[in-house]
Amino acid sequence: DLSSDAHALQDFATRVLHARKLDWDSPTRVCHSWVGITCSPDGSRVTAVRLPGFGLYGPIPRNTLGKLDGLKVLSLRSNYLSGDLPDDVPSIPALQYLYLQHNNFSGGIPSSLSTRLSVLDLSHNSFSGSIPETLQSLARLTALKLEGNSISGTIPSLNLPRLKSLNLSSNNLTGSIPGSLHEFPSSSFAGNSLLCGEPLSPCSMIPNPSSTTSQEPAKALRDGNPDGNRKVRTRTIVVIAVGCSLAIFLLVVVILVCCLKKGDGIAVLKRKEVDVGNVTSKDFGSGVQEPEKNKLFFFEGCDYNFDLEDLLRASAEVLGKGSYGTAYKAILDEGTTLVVKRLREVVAGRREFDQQMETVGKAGRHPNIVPLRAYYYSKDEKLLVYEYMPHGSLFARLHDKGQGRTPLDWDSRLKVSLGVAKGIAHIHLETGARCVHGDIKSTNVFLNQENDGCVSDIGLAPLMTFSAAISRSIGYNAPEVFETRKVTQKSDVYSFGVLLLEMLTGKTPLKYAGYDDIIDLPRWVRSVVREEWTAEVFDVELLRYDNVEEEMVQMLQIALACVTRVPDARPRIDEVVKMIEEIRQPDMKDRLSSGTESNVQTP
Ligand SMILES: Nc1ncnc2c1ncn2[C@@H]1O[C@H](COP(=O)(O)OP(=O)(O)OP(=O)(O)O)[C@@H](O)[C@H]1O
Repeated sequence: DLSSDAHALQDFATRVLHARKLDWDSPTRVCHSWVGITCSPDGSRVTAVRLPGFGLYGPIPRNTLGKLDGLKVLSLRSNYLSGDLPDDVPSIPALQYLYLQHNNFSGGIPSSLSTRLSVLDLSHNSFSGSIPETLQSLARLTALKLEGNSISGTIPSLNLPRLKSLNLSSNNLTGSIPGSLHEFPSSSFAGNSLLCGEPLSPCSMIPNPSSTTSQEPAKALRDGNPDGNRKVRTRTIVVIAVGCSLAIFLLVVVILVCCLKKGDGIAVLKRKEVDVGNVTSKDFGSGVQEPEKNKLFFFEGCDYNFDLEDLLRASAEVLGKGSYGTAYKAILDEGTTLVVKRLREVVAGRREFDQQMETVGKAGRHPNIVPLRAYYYSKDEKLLVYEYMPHGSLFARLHDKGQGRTPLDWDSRLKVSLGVAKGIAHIHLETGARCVHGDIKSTNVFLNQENDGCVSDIGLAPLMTFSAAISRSIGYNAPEVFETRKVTQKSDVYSFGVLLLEMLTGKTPLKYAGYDDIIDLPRWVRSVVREEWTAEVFDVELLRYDNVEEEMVQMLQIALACVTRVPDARPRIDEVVKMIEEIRQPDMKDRLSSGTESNVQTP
């Protein structure tokens, strides 16, 4: 009944992380106000669930959507759903339309399928195994779309009277196409190099059947992504990664022990502790009450003269709510302006937090990094104090279309890209601690006085719950992050690639009023570049500058290299810095350092 439908949906919403808010709160409102839900005319059952491009990620848990036994339409296309498709979903008895294209599902296609299915679209996933024979029992099937997977084996003989649309292209299917499917065009079967027979080339052209099987692994090896091979490789990578992490961990422990024995510790912060005793709290200080531990830690090189009390007394204005908590602009008595971030959802304990802050403090001294000045940790309150960046975030400069706004010109975008890349390179390579940023995105990049890009929010991801750390950044996250739940230097490079695409296209992978929902910017760019002329991807605001298209195309290539799906195929950030530096011809370099708008055409 309806209440069990509502319960099953709520169960799905709590167990599957999603970027866009669902607001599925009150079960009595399921047919009235729940996003993406349609009910039967008499309001007794949920009949359709449509959540395309909602940033859903991870597997669909069994016994959630599969329990909606009145469901006729399920559309979860263009999300980040992964893992096996639980067989209770495609076998929902009433199900007629199933749209799961453009996700990351893997494993086999379930063989128990609703006999009422009219459309089955599983295209552009990573399904493997063979096409189930049970498809033959789907007498009502009009469209079967399985293209762009890793499906292997032969095509079963399907005799489906209503089938009008068939696409099995770009898989690893082998053998001859059954006679019942000869009337479909060759495009339905293209991209399966070992498939033969009408409408493709006759089977006699393929050497001989026994060599077919022996060719497959060879071809697969050549292509670099065979099914089994991929599994073996993933396993190897996991083993190596676990081994390396263990080795690094042990090394760090040994170094720590050695340093502590020497008596000088490894403190890089020279933290100045200010004991503020019992302070009266207000604004961001409501949890700041514990005596003894009320210490604000300053990072080395911070010549401000303030303490926690000053912060609490300061006039504070809310700047905004981020995924980590609320940010306040605090103006101290002497006129210094700071940003205080009050962190929520910290899972790290005190020691871990202190250690991470040491690493961050060490990483944070660089012209392309927003300086973190101090931090505060108590059981109930965690505060970070940053320098205030008056020129705003890159996100605001690119996307806030308010009045009187001057678009960010190409020179500035190039300069910001280089600055951010240098900031990340510093974090990755010069801290000696294999530090990772973990949350590169345009809301975490600020412009400084020289219009250079500075990175903020370094190293917070490991301190937070996984969902807080990534839920607002879904469009920037590398695909592997959803599976491994770990950010790495390679995933930073991916996020940086998305940031470059954002600057080139003017589109945002974040949900933002007035913008189309393009959560997966790399996928969108790849599809436009493939199907249309490359210039179509560029931000119209950039098209009014002279002689920059060549540079933009070069930047596009760098961006696409960064967003390669296979982590190891992505360049290192120092290589990216070099590539960006090489974009600009030597005689134009001064333009890059001055960031002027000399090449602007009259609009
Ligand atoms: N150092 C800073 N100087 C000036 N404004 C800042 C600074 N840090 C953050 N802000 C602004 O404060 C607001 C909230 O920032 P915060 O970093 O908490 O969230 P966010 O960047 O919007 O999202 P997320 O937490 O997902 O990164 C944003 O408008 C941001 O531009």
